[in-house]
Amino acid sequence: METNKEEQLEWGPTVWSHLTALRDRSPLIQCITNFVSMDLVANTLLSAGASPAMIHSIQEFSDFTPHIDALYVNVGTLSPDWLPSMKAAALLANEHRKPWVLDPVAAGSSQFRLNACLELLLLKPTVIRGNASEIIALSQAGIDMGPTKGVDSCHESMDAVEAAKFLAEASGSIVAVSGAVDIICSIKSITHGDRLVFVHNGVPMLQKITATGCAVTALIAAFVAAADPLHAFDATVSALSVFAIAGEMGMELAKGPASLRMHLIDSLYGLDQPALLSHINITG
Ligand SMILES: Nc1ncnc2c1ncn2[C@@H]1O[C@H](COP(=O)(O)OP(=O)(O)OP(=O)(O)O)[C@@H](O)[C@H]1O
Ligand SMILES: Cc1ncsc1CCO
Ligand SMILES: [Mg+2]
Repeated sequence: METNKEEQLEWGPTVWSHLTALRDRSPLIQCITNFVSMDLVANTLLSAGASPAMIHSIQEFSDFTPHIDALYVNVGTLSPDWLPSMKAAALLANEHRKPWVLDPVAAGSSQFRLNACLELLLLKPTVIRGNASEIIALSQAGIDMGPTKGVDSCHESMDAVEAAKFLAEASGSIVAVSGAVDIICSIKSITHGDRLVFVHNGVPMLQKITATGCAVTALIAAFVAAADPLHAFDATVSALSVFAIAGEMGMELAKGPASLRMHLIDSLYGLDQPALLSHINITG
């Protein structure tokens, strides 16, 4: 897609300053995430400059959660005993004015999962990031369960623009949809106003590595943690763009999904300003 060079010039310094803030501040991110994703999430956060802690036992929250910089909640391998932990951590994060970010993995796959995601949405996540099928399922909750392919999307991200707008207005959260084009949206938000931004970076092979979506949501938590709360929208755009650019750079060296996973982490760790500015592709 054609992009206006002036838009890139505007976004380049913004994204770079968010990445620099993250590297300087090294925020502590509490992650309550699925078993499949734990390794990639922790390594993504470390390579970006954040400090991950996979702490999901409710008994530890009163000591630990007040000291975090952000909370990440992911329902990928949800079971009834984990849901109270997720809610308790979100409540504590809110009480201590820490941002928290929700990944509604496979939200439309079962009624239990959908209800759990809706209960978590009521606790006002700062950002919700899902693939198109997940965001559509949440926006249509109570109307139609719709088609589902489990954790993978069976919709294009651009099919979810209206769903993202609806969910952003209904929840008050920033809503991000990942895909060939990542969409970041806030509607009538007191803090962020009406915004709709498109990130065109990334490579299709990212879908062939499990939990890259989980990893980019964790990265959003880290970027938001390192930013001024008033800049959470730009921090979300920055996280999606940086992760997808690391994917593009990793792909130049990769032979397939396994080596892309390694080069993705290395590229995120080594991403410098010239490489960021030459790859960045954001509109809106
Ligand atoms: N067709 C595509 N072209 C380019 N980049 C893509 C494409 N599809 C996804 N991506 C990128 O891959 C990353 C993961 O997004 P994806 O939509 O696959 O998440 P997900 O379905 O939640 O994944 P998972 O459930 O495995 O964690 C994002 O950075 C996104 O921008
Ligand atoms: C494969 C898978 N199943 C539940 S969570 C997960 C990781 C990608 O979301
Ligand atoms: Mg996902």
